[in-house]
Amino acid sequence: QAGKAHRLSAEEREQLLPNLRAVGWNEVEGRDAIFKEFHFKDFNRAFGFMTRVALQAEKLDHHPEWFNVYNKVHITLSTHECTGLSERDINLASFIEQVAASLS
Ligand SMILES: C[C@H](O)[C@H](O)[C@H]1CNC2=NC(N)=NC(=O)C2=N1
Repeated sequence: QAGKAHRLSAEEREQLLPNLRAVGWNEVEGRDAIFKEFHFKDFNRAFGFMTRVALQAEKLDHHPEWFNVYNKVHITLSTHECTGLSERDINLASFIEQVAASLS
């Protein structure tokens, strides 16, 4: 990705976060990050989802913090470089939404 990550400004947050909140992403308490829980029909779909997200994460060089048990995947997104939320998290979250939509 081009350039250094910067923490989203208040204006950027007002513009970008409501869209993500509307589809189930929430801000993490005590940390500048966003979180969502995904539920799939079974492990195969959950792991298929994770595989697709993993490949894109590697391509973007931006990786989720995540946790999986059977059909559940919990995802936290944040940017180490700026110790908080950046555009990279928003972009990855949008990609994740597309993949999830295609698998449910
Ligand atoms: C060295 C490497 O480019 C960095 O550590 C990348 C890798 N993946 C990353 N993932 C996330 N979520 N945040 C980062 O700041 C980040 N940085």
